[in-house]
Amino acid sequence: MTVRLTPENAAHLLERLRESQPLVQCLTNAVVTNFTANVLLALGAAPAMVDVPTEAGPFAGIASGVLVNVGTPHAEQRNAMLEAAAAAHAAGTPWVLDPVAVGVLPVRTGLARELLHFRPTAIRGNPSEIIALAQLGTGGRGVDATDSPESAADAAALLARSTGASVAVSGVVDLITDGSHTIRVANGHALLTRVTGGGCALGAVTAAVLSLVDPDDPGAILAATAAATLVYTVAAELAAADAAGPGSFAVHFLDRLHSLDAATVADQARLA
Ligand SMILES: Nc1ncnc2c1ncn2[C@@H]1O[C@H](COP(=O)(O)OP(=O)(O)OP(=O)(O)O)[C@@H](O)[C@H]1O
Ligand SMILES: Cc1ncsc1CCO
Ligand SMILES: [Mg+2]
Repeated sequence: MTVRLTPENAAHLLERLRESQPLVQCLTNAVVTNFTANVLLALGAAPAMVDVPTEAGPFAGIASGVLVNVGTPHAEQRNAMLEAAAAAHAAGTPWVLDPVAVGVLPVRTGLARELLHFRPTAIRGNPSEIIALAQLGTGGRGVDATDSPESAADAAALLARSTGASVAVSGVVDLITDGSHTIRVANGHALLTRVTGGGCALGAVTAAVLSLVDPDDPGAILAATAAATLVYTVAAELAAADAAGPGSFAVHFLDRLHSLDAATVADQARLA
């Protein structure tokens, strides 16, 4: 079955996420751990930051979805990430790779290359990271994006085809591709880039939504990856309308993720 993303099916996935409360294992960076867990809880998912070796692998076998974000990759966490990715791959657990600053910094670049062997279900990053990961460029200036998603479109498609992952590139208009079909999400707000975790927490939400679809259906995986971005960015827009700046935005964002309903997602969606 191939599912094309419509606002209605993104809205339906939000409802299913609330019903099924997926258990999302996060091996993520030290900066965004708390925010990421709060974003998952606000949406109705269950976060578990299980990121030490010997626990990470077995847990990935029972989790609904796994996030591996290489933002602060200490040695022990690197081993846990490889263990979790291997176990997720073996168990058929959907997992998301966020290649934070890959291409710029050597330790995480080598780690990301190893992680790709375990076939992420989705890869989510900023344009520089996606370009670097696709080895079409040398990356940007680090953790923040320096290119637009459109400038990474070819790299994203190449990366998707070479890994089998759906690839989501963040920016003003997010681009999500499986290498043959591309979905663009125009929703979002610049305040997401003024709080830590604005991109990173989206990786965790993507893992949550991927857990709801057939892992053997590429169309459903692409649609779920884009639906995660849509739900997340609609909540961000609504939050920004009530926010005085980054601090109150973060608070309103959690509230909007919590209260967001399917009808609002369908009504506010700007897809192309
Ligand atoms: N200028 C913008 N206008 C509207 N929405 C934006 C803008 N920039 C980013 N976004 C939204 O914010 C989300 C996070 O994007 P961002 O570029 O901050 O990710 P990131 O670089 O991975 O972040 P992080 O540094 O937290 O990992 C995107 O999915 C996008 O929808
Ligand atoms: C600021 C920062 N440094 C390493 S990871 C991270 C969070 C945003 O990616
Ligand atoms: Mg990032």
